[in-house]
Amino acid sequence: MNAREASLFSILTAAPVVPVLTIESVAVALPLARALVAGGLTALEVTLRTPAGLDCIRAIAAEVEGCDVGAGTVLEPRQLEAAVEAGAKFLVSPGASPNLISAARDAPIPFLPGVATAGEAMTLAEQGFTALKFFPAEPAGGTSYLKAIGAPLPEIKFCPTGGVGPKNAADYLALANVICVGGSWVAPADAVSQGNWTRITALSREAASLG
Ligand SMILES: O=C[C@H](O)COP(=O)(O)O
Ligand SMILES: CC(=O)C(=O)O
Repeated sequence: MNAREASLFSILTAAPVVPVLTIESVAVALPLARALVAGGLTALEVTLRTPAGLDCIRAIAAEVEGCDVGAGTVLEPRQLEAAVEAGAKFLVSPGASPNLISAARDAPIPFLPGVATAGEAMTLAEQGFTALKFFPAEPAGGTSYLKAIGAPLPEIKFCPTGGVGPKNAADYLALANVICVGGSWVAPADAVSQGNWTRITALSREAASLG
């Protein structure tokens, strides 16, 4: 395993759950990140689905101790470069195009590419990416699919995301080829809009205890 992959494994195995955060306003980025870190979740994926996403990454990277902030929904090399410049510690995508893979191979930070099939996983493993996001986990086949992939491909590890929550996270985490799970459930939109950081820390603590 190369140093970049080793750093990705270290970021992703520090806690069992990676919060997936789609943040509308940079004003909530810092209290939200601090609430999650206080509960024990330390790898935070901030998606680039909102105009504020990049500034949220920049703010969290600069101000919040004890966490690794990553950029999610990285779809093209231009976004990858912007995320690195903003201070992201890792990159996440829902799938992997040849252009994105090529840019990620030259990037200074690690990349967690999305896959939904054994063939996609094998293609990325050939290129040195051995921790992959299984997305969208539940619609793509859930725990039974991931378990079946693990039989012929035991070296490839996954972070299932998409439809993962308190009811099924432990089932995913019990699989030998799962190193963590991702999900938005630890930062519900209503709690974020109300500034209910206490609730988010409680959800984070429950999620952190799944490990
Ligand atoms: O990257 C991920 C998803 O949007 C998170 O999915 P979720 O809301 O089902 O947890
Ligand atoms: C869904 C996903 O993988 C992402 O937003 O990065």
